Amino acid sequence: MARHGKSDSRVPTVIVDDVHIVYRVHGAGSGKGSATSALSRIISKKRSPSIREVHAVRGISFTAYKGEAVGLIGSNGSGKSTMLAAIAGLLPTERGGIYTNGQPSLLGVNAALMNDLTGDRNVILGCLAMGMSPEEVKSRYQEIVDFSGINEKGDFISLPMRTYSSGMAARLRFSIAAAKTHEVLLIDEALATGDQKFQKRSEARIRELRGEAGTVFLVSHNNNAIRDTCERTIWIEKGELIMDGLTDEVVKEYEKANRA
Ligand SMILES: Nc1ncnc2c1ncn2[C@@H]1O[C@H](COP(=O)(O)OP(=O)(O)OP(=O)(O)O)[C@@H](O)[C@H]1O
Repeated sequence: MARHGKSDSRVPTVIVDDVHIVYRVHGAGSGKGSATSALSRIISKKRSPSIREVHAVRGISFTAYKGEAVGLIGSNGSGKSTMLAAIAGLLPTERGGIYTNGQPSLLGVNAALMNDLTGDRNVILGCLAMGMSPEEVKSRYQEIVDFSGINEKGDFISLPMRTYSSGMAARLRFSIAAAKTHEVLLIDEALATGDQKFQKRSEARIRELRGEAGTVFLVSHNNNAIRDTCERTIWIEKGELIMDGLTDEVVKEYEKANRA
């Protein structure tokens, strides 16, 4: 790939090529999306009353490279989380293609940890699920718990996760995911929920993860976190790409548009 007329030795990790993503919402608008109405439709063999389409991503294209941290910004409902989920392979594209070099891991607010299990069980299960060996989990365990800071105010790691505040749960999720080097790490608002000290720690870890080879995507409404972590930023509105460039320039334009 060439930029400024020079040959480009960077290694592409994610190629998003004219991607469109459409959600289909069943039973929308009629107020009959309940389980009982679905059951009665099955019995009476009637079709679903209506399917509404939400065209969440409309023709977005970009390429991300090894060693890059890319911020995704835009107002509520602009399509950022949808874009991340699609890169992670969790949503099909309606049109266009997404090509990734390596397995992307999505670390979102809904990342699957088990609420009824204790924090320490979740650390172990999460690490095993990411492909670590039991020995590796054992050797990384304390580091993960310390990074999360969950035990700073007492022995919380031995309590079920449902007793955690949303910030504590997000910190643990981030700490588990960040324990492994990911080829493509997708982070959805993970930093927003932690306190300032944790935010600084996770920003430093994101920089390390980038250095360790991978590409990091960060969705956030916290422009300072984006500034501190990503040198490149993509701004999306209404499912369309508005700007893709150096973070300082893109965030400046975004803030200007928001003030207006
Ligand atoms: N599961 C879903 N079913 C139907 N529509 C959805 C679903 N998830 C998101 N949408 C719609 O897709 C559009 C983009 O949503 P998305 O969550 O990607 O936005 P976002 O930029 O991440 O927003 P926020 O900043 O509020 O998190 C919105 O119009 C939203 O209503």
